[in-house]
Amino acid sequence: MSTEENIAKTIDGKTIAANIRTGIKEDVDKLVASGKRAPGIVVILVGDRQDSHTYVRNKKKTATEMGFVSIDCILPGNTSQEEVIEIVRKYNQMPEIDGILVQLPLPSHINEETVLNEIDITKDVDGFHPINIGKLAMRGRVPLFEPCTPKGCIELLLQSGVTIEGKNAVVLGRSNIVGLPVAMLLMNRNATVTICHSKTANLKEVVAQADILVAAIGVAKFVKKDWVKKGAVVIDVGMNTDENNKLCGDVDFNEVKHVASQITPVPGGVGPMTIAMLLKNTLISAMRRQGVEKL
Ligand SMILES: Nc1nc(=O)c2c([nH]1)NC[C@@H]1CN(c3ccc(C(=O)N[C@@H](CCC(=O)O)C(=O)O)cc3)C=[N+]21
Repeated sequence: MSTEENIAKTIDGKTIAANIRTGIKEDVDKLVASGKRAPGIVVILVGDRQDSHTYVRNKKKTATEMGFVSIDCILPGNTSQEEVIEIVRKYNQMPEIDGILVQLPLPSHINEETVLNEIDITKDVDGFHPINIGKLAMRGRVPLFEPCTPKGCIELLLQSGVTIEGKNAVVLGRSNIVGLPVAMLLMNRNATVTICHSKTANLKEVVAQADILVAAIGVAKFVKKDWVKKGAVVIDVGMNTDENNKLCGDVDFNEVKHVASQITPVPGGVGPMTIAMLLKNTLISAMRRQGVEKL
């Protein structure tokens, strides 16, 4: 009897993202060398959530390293919805801004939908505007931008040699920013997609069908070894803290690595890809808005 133990290949999002950033930097250098503007991005942050400030700081650092013009618009927590809308409109009008990102979540007195509706769809580098999401959800329509975290998940699959077409993909979670759009991207690439959520019956049995499993529910180490089909590819979008206050995903990595064929770690998996895809979207926007088709 064979006692050979399976250990999944770890999908190294950190390295894959670094390579993508190198390509983006080269493209920005070419753009600037051709006499065009460097890409410009503004991040609008309302309030003082510590995690949001950390993300925004990281985005600015990375964007600046890539040669982008990066503006942070940090507003106090008591900023009114009307003031935020005025600021979005101001950046809509600024020709040197190619991407507008409103950091989520917004404080509870501000209506997220109302604010996101204001972003110029040609600058919607997050891909969160209802027109862009709507196009993503329709056959034969092409959004101006695809949401960054879902796009990062697909990129990790592609770069890891995973065939998406014809596979059973199971998505845990139905959020507007991850679960829903990642399901649509997988379906557009001809996977058979099942979306699971808190009311799904026989969750374990559904998850066990997954050739590709994307976990985006926000519950630490929720997915256990006995849930996962042998040889499945597991993409963990979770950002939770464990009992030792350490960052961990929605998947119990140390268990599931014994059954999966490939698995993303947290940190070092999807997270770094999100920022790389944001910069990629902003570069695409800067090229379009300056009439550059190829570099
Ligand atoms: N409008 C908007 N767009 C967003 O894209 C957006 C947002 N709002 N709100 C918050 C979430 C969260 N998010 C992350 C980005 C990068 C990492 C990341 O790089 N994580 C690293 C390091 C994490 C660490 O060490 O703290 C990793 O996973 O390895 C994580 C989370 C973007 N978000």
